[in-house]
Amino acid sequence: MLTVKDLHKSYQVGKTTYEVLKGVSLTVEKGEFVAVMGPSGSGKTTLLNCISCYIPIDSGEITLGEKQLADLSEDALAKVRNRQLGFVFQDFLLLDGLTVRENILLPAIIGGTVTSQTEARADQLCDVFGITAIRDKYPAEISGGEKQRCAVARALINHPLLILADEPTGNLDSKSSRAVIRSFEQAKASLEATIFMVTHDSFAASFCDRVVILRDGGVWRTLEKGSTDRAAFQDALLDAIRDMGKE
Ligand SMILES: Nc1ncnc2c1ncn2[C@@H]1O[C@H](COP(=O)(O)OP(=O)(O)OP(=O)(O)O)[C@@H](O)[C@H]1O
Repeated sequence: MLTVKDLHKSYQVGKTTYEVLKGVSLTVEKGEFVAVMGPSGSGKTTLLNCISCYIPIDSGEITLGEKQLADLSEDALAKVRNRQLGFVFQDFLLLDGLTVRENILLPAIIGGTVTSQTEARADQLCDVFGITAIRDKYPAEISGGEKQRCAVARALINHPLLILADEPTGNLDSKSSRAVIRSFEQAKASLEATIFMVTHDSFAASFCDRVVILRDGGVWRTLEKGSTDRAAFQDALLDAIRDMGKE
């Protein structure tokens, strides 16, 4: 589904080059829920921005489905972003002047692909995420958890190959965080969604199938959940993060 191979990315600031990603490789299989963790500045958002093609890479390969992203033209990349990737941001980025249902339809409106099927999909997503009763409300009239569920529904409207989520629980209290994670789990179970999430939150990450920990520009460790229960997996994540501090 997603393969990242030997990805290098640096930023040039004045005359200095800062190497941020120094050969990151990872894969995400269809239907997997994978988290990326790591200390502040370890390159998590940079990795996400490379996968979303928002910033150019120095070298390496990113393959989404069958497509090598570096080979695509700007137009083709815009289509990949709009149709094959779904985005969930920390600040939801809902448009205030649109209702919940219209916000969910937004990627289809932008892509010019609104049909009766997309409208039915929006209604199905409202149903899956328990926001049917508020679908005609505006963002100012709903809670933080409802906003985030709306944002997850919007990310799924075009049946994307992959959902990219940057700190989706970052601004939420624990109840709303749980609701967001539940919505990802629902998206995975009911809609076979594939999710790649950057997070600092070991609680959120403990619901994932796999957690990739970045450090010093590379993959430091990958933890598989397997049959471990959620609480034990969170303990393992916290242990790993503590170990990293000792090395
Ligand atoms: N546009 C840019 N120009 C120069 N340096 C940048 C730029 N964007 C990020 N950086 C630097 O690259 C490094 C990695 O940043 P990045 O945002 O990917 O880290 P992160 O792991 O997501 O951090 P955090 O957990 O704090 O959000 C940091 O040292 C940051 O200062």
